[in-house]
Amino acid sequence: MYVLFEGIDTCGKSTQIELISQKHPEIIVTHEPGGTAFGQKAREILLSDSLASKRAELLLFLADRAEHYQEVISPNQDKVIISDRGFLSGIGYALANGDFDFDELVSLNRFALEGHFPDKVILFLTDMKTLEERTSVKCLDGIELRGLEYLLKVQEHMKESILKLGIPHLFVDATEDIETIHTHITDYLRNTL
Ligand SMILES: Nc1ncnc2c1ncn2[C@@H]1O[C@H](COP(=O)(O)OP(=O)(O)O)[C@@H](O)[C@H]1O
Ligand SMILES: Cc1cn([C@H]2C[C@H](O)[C@@H](COP(=O)(O)OP(=O)(O)O)O2)c(=O)[nH]c1=O
Repeated sequence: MYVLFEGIDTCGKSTQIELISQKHPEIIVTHEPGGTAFGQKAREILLSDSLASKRAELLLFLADRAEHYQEVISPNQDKVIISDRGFLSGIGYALANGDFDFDELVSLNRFALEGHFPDKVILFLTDMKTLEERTSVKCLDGIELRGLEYLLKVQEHMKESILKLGIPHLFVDATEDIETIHTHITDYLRNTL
């Protein structure tokens, strides 16, 4: 069972994953980019926002995804796997970056994932006020430095994309308190955890 936690920076994904993994140590927790040895090298390049070509950036995220699928997701399909980010970030950030076609992005991601999209997606949705508060106290990486309007555009693309794809999902109001969100997520994953 492959469960994907998605949402833009500071929406609270890592906080909720940590709460679940404390209560369920048997769960495999992983992340993109960087969940493999190759991925750690790719992550360094990607977070520095140093590639001139958005296509090169997209392909490096996809290479990280393919390696992560083969090395982490595929061998553990019989267990519960929670990934902090994955293909929905792949599509949402690429659409916000400009000249990419949704169907083409879906095909590229299907290729990287060997046809296996996650079984469930939990998408955190935040707002400008919360985003301002949480990013103001954080050291921002190259992608986060693209600005808050950019991040909210990514969020909109992620929301539209998951609705179009029809993968089972839960929308989480990221502005609620940590315990309330935890309850919504554990209710949704009741038969999974
Ligand atoms: N529901 C919440 N209410 C208030 N603060 C939160 C909430 N969830 C997370 N935070 C705080 O917001 C910041 C970003 O959270 P984090 O879980 O790291 O987000 P992400 O992994 O999505 O980037 C952290 O300082 C965290 O403590
Ligand atoms: C997986 C993925 C992430 N991203 C971006 C989203 C984030 O800004 C960054 C990864 O950051 P993340 O690991 O969430 O960083 P942090 O630990 O600071 O929360 O890469 C893409 O642009 N495309 C992708 O396919």
